[in-house]
Amino acid sequence: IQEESDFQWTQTDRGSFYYGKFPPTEYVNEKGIQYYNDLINVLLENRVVPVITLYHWDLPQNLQEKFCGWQNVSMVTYFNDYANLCFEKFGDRVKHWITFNSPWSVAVEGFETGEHAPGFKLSGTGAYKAAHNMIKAHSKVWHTYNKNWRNKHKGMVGISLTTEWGEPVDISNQKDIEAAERFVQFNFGWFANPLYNGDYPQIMKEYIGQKSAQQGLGVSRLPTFTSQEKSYIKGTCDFLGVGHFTTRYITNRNFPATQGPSYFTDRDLTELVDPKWPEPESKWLYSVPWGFRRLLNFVKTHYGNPMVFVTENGMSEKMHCAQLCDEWRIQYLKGYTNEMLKAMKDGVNVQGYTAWSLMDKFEWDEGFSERFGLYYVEFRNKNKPRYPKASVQFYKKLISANGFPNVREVEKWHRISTESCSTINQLLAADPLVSHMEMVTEIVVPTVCTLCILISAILLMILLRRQS
Ligand SMILES: CCCCCCCCCCCCC/C=C/[C@@H](O)[C@@H](N)CO[C@@H]1O[C@H](CO)[C@H](O)[C@H](O)[C@H]1O
Repeated sequence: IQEESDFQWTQTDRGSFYYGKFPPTEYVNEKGIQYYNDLINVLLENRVVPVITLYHWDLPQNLQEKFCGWQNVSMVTYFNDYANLCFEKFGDRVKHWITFNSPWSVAVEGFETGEHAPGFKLSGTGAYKAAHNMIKAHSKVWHTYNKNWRNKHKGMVGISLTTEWGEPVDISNQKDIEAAERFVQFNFGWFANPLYNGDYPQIMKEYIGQKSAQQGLGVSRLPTFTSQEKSYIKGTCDFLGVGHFTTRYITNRNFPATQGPSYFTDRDLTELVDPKWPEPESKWLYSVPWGFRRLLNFVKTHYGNPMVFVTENGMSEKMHCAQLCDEWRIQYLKGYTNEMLKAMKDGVNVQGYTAWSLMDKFEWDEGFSERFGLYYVEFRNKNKPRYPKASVQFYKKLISANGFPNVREVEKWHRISTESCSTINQLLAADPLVSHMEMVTEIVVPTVCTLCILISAILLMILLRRQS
C-alpha cells in the first residue's frame, strides 16, 4: 500500500479477492471478510482507490471437484452469490468491480491446452463451454448489482478482457485481413460481442459451425444463447477493462488442419512474429507498441466507444538474480503509454491505466521465474523485501506529468531512472543476508548431501567386497 500511494498520481489499486476465502453457500468466512475490510480501509486511508476483481483464476477447490467448475452452468448461481456477498460487505467503499480477469485465459489455458488450472484438455469443446458459463455469470452479477445495489452504492461493474492485437501479414491480401479480424474476434470478440452486441461474433458462429458439421456433429461445438439470454446479456458492462501485452502477425491458413477439433484450428489462421522484434523475456510477449493503438481503436468502433480502463499492460524479465536496471521495461512503458495517448486523440474513451504489475508475483504455470513487477521482490528471503527497479522512477515521473511534456524532459527522466538503479543494485548485491541464504540453499546444502551419498556408496561397496 505504501508503494502504491507513492505513485501519487494513479491512486488506484487493481487487486483481486481470493474467491477461496469465500466458500460457497453454507457459511460465510468472517475472517476473510475482516481481512478484506481491513485492506480496503487502509487503501482508502492512503488515498488509494480500490478496483476489485472478483475472479482472477482462483476457484474454490470444492466447486471444481463437485461441479467441474466452469464446465457447469450451476457456477453461475454460486458466483452470483459470492459477488452479492462482496457487494453487500464492501460496496459502501468499493465503487469499481471487475467480474472476471481475462476469461480467455481461464477458458483456453484452463480447458483447452490445460496449461493453467484446472488443467483440462477438452480440445474444441471445453473452452467454449467454460466461456459460455462465464459470460452468463458476468451478466447475472451485473444484473444483481443493477437491481439491488446500484442505487445505494452508485458504483460500476465491468469485465477485464486481455487480448493480443492481430495484424495482417500482407495488408493488400483480403484473406490475411479477414484472418487477422478472426484472430481478434476469436479472442476479444468472443466475450465483448455478447456483452455489447448480444451474441457471439458472426465469424465464430460460422467457422465453428462449419467445422463441427465437417466433423460429423449434429450441432455446433460453440454453444448458443436463447433470444431471452441474448437480451439479458447485452449491455451488461458499465465499463470495459482492456488488458494488453503484445501483438501477432496473422496470415490465413490455406491448408487443412491435421489435428482433431480444437479452438486453435477452428480459426484457420497462422500466428507469426517479426524476427526483428527484440527477443522476448516471456516466450509470448514481444514489445510491439503500435498494436495497442490499433486494438483500442478496434474497441471504439466495434463496441460503441465504451468507457475503457486499461487493466493490464507491462512486461517481464526472466532473471534469478536481482537486476534492477530494467531499461527494457522503461522502453516498453514509454512506447505503450504513448500509443495509448495517440488512441485517446483518435477519440477512444480511455479513462484509466494500470501498469502490470506493482510487484513481482507468482506467475501461474511459470511460478516465480517471470517477473513483471516495477518492484523486485526477494522471494527467497522470508521477509520478502522489495527493491524499486529503475522503471519505478520513470513511471512516477510519467504519471505525475500525466503524459510526455517534451523529448528533453523525458530523456532526463530516463537518465535519472537508470542512474538511480545502479546504486540500489550495488546495495542489493552487498546484502549479506540474501547472498548468505542463496549460498546455503543453492550450494552448501546440495553439495553436502551429494558428498554424503557418495561416501556412503563407497563405504557400502568396500564392505560388500570384504564380505565376498
Ligand atoms: C494448432 C496450434 C496450437 C497452438 C497452441 C499454442 C498454445 C498457445 C497458448 C497461448 C499463449 C498466449 C499467452 C498469453 C496470455 C496472456 O493473454 C495472459 N497471460 C494475460 O493474463 C495476464 O498476464 C499477466 C502476465 O502474464 C499476469 O499473469 C496476469 O495475472 C494475467 O491476468
